[in-house]
Amino acid sequence: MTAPTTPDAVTVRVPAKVNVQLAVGAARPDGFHGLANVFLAVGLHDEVTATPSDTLRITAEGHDVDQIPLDRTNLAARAAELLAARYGIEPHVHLHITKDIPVAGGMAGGSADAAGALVACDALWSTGASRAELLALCAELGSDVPFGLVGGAALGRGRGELLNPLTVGGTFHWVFAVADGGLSTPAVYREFDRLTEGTEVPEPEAAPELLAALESGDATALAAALANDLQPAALSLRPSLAATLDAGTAAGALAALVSGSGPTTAFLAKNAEAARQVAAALSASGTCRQVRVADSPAPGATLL
Ligand SMILES: C[C@@](CO)(OP(=O)(O)O)[C@H](O)COP(=O)(O)OP(=O)(O)OC[C@H]1O[C@@H](n2ccc(N)nc2=O)[C@H](O)[C@@H]1O
Ligand SMILES: Nc1ncnc2c1ncn2[C@@H]1O[C@H](COP(=O)(O)OP(=O)(O)O)[C@@H](O)[C@H]1O
Repeated sequence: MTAPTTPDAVTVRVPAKVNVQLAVGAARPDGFHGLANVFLAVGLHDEVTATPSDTLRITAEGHDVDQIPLDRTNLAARAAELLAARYGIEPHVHLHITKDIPVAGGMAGGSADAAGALVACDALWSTGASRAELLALCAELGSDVPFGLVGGAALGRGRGELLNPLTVGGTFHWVFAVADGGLSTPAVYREFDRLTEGTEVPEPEAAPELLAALESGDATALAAALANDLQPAALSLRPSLAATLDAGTAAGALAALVSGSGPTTAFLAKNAEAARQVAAALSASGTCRQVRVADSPAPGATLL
C-alpha cells in the first residue's frame, strides 16, 4: 500500500454571514448570552491557503488586512494550533488569508477564517477528523465559528454554536454598507446589558414567520421579520449608523438592519436590480465607507 501523499497547498473558501434574526437573552453566569441566532451565509468570501512550513506563519492580503493580527492571536492561527494539539502534531503551517469580508464588521470574517484554517489544515495534515470533531473544535474557537464551517442557513442556540440547519427556498439579494472602523463584539453585548438593565429579558426564540419566510424564499416576508436585538446597542455606540439605515431604506430597500454586532448595515432588496439601485444610492449618500452587493445563501467552508 502506498502512503498518502501530502498536498503542496490547500485552499478553502469561507463565507461571511448576516444574522436575519438575533434574539439575545440575559447574560449567563459564564458571561455569554443565550441566543436564538438565525445565521444566513452570504456570498462575500475570504480564502485561506495552507502550505507546509517550518513554523506557524500567517500572512494576509486584501481589504483592511492592516486591522488583523498576523501573530498567534489571529483566529486562523488559533485554529491551526488547536487542531495540531488535538492530533499531537506540530502546528507547522503557513496560512495565507485573502480577505474580502469586512473586518470587525459583524460579518464574522475572523470566525470564517478560523473555520477555513481548520478545514485547510485538516486536509494538509490528513488528520481524518470527522465533521463532528471539526464542529466541536470550531465551537471552542468561538460562538460564530461553527457556522463558518456549515454555511447555508442555520439556527444557532446556546451561545450560537449549537447549530440546526435551516432550509432556504430561494435567493435573497443583499446590500452591505461598511462603516468606518469596527465595533467590538464584547462592547456591544455590554451595551445590550446596560440598555436592558432592570428589565425582564425574555428567553430568545426564533420567530416562526421568519423561518417560514426563509423556507419559502419570500423576500418581502423575510424583510418584515428581520430582527436584531443588538441593534439598539450598536446604534447607541455608533449613532451615525441611523443615517446609513435611513439612506438605504429611502433608496427602496425592503428592510434594513445592523448585521450582528455591527457596524456593517444590511439591506434586503426585492431582486438583483433593486440591490444595484440601493447600492448606488448608498454609495452616493456619503453615510458609509464602502458598499458591497451579495446574494444568499452561500455554501460553508469549501475546499477549492
Ligand atoms: C454578535 C455575533 C452574532 O453572530 O457575531 P458578530 O456580529 O460580532 O460577528 C456573535 O454572537 C458573536 O460571536 P463571536 O464573535 O464568535 O463571539 P465569541 O468569540 O464567542 O465571544 C466574544 C465575546 O462576545 C460576547 N458574547 C458572544 C457570544 C454570545 N452568545 N454572548 C456573548 O456575550 C462575550 O463577551 C464574549 O466574550
Ligand atoms: N483572521 C481574522 N480576520 C479578521 N479579524 C481577525 C482575525 N483574527 C483575529 N481577528 C480580530 O478579531 C476581531 C473581530 O473581527 P471579525 O471577525 O472580522 O469581526 P466580527 O466579530 O465583528 O464579525 C477584530 O478585532 C480582528 O482584529
